[in-house]
Formats: sequence, structure tokens, C-alpha cells
Amino acid sequence: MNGIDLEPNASSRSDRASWRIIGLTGGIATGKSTVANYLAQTYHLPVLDADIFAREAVEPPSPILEQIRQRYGDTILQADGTLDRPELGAIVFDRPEERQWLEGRIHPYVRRRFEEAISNYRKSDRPMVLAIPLLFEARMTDLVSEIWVVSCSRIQQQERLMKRDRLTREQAIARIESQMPTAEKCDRANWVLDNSSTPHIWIEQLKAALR
Ligand SMILES: CC(C)(COP(=O)(O)OP(=O)(O)OC[C@H]1O[C@@H](n2cnc3c(N)ncnc32)[C@H](O)[C@@H]1O)[C@@H](O)C(=O)NCCC(=O)NCCS
Ligand SMILES: Nc1ncnc2c1ncn2[C@@H]1O[C@H](COP(=O)(O)OP(=O)(O)OP(=O)(O)O)[C@@H](O)[C@H]1O
Repeated sequence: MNGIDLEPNASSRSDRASWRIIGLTGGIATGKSTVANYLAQTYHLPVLDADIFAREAVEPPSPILEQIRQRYGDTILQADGTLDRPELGAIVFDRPEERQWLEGRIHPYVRRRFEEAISNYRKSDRPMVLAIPLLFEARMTDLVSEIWVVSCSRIQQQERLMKRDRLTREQAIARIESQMPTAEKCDRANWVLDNSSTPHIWIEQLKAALR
């Protein structure tokens, strides 16, 4: 356990929970998955990921996928009947009203999945980690007992996103601007993990946050 004392009651918002539920968030491509993988691999903490639940929500056969098909037509599906994600991404990251429509269908599903997982986990004394990119925007902060925000500079975020997802500058900017600015997220965090330089920095911050 790397000599780290994981206190189950150390939450700074422990009024609503005597166990630790860490809400791991941050802007797109700031490094949440990098941190989440580290927590899972090094500390063996259970990590639940909102992006995975959001994908599950549209796996066929899915009523939400059917609503998406009805709204955007058959071309929103691939030949095998699964969602054409880049196609839907191109629609929703350009048009806030369409994004809102989609979120109205997917976020309640994601919330339900987290609630199920939390209720099954209550008896444990180990912290659990909920990786939720839109923790603030989707008003899911009530699910967690503390909030960790992963941050890097805006230009790093844009470059990492363009490189990882092979997006144009304009596409990357549209995705970044569809979210709450990182600085605002940091203001609301219990802990900020700075992923703008070497991993050593955020790993030290992570150890302090876990203690
Ligand atoms: C539009 C979709 C199909 C694009 O899929 P794609 O495979 O390109 O992206 P993926 O799902 O892997 O998301 C990557 C990142 O995009 C960002 N993102 C996703 N959805 C949104 C959104 N509605 N608003 C702002 N940012 C978002 C998050 O940082 C996420 O980590 C997909 O993102 C989606 O279904 N979004 C709506 C559901 C949602 O809000 N998911 C976020 C977690 S609850
Ligand atoms: N310190 C770093 N320096 C350079 N690149 C990094 C660093 N940390 C992460 N990356 C890279 O940046 C990209 C984004 O990281 P990651 O996928 O962890 O972000 P994320 O916040 O989980 O993204 P998303 O919001 O899309 O789920 C990845 O390609 C990752 O390898």
C-alpha cells in the first residue's frame, strides 16, 4: 500500500458519507484516465468511469440508441448497428442544444449506474473513485464525498486532445469550450492534481490527498 494510510473517514465533506468516495474530474484530455489508472494499479482502488457507463447506455439494443436514431436518422449508426460516435460527436460539440438533448438521455442513466455501484459498496472501508468528466456540469457532485481535479494548461489540453483523438484545432477547441473552464473546476476542488509537467508532481499531490 506504499506506506500510505487510507483513512476511511478522512473526507472533508464527510457529513453525508462516512466512507470516501473520490470524484475525479477535470477538463477533457487533462489526464484523468492517467490518474485513474494509477489509482487502480498502484493502490488497487475500485475506479468507476462515467465514460464507460455513457457508452453502455447506447449499446444495442438500447432505448436511448433508438431515440438517437429517430432524431438523426439511420446514418448515425454504423453498418453493425452500433453508434457512429465521431458522427454524433460532430453534431453535439457544434450544437449546444443537441448536446443538451443527448445529455438529458444519457446522464440519468449514468447517475443510476453510479448510485447502484455506491449502494453495493457501502460496507467497504476502502475509498472508491468515480471518474466523472462532467462532475460539475452534470450536477453529480452529490454522489461523492470529495473532489479531485486534474489540471494542465489550456494549450497543453488542446495539444493532447488533438494528438490523442486526431482532432483538428477547431474540433478540439469546440470540445474544450463545451465544458466548464479548468480554473473554475480547480476553484471547486478539494484537491488539485497538477498534470502540466512531470508525473512526479501530481503523484506527490495524490499521495497527500489520499493520506
Ligand atoms: C458525443 C459522444 C458520442 C462522442 O463520443 P467519443 O467517443 O468521441 O468521446 P467519449 O465518449 O470517449 O468522450 C471523451 C470526452 O469527451 C468529453 N465529453 C463527452 N461528452 C461530453 C459532453 N456532453 N459535454 C462536454 N464534454 C463531453 C468528456 O471529457 C469525455 O471524457 C460521447 O461523448 C457522448 O455520448 N457524450 C454524451 C454523454 C456524456 O455527457 N458523457 C460524458 C460523461 S457523463
Ligand atoms: N503529463 C503529460 N504529458 C504529456 N501527455 C500527457 C500527460 N498526461 C497525459 N498525457 C496524454 O494526454 C492525453 C490525455 O490524457 P488522458 O486520456 O489521461 O486524459 P483524460 O482527462 O482522461 O481525457 P478524457 O476527458 O477525454 O477522458 C493522453 O494521450 C495521455 O497519454
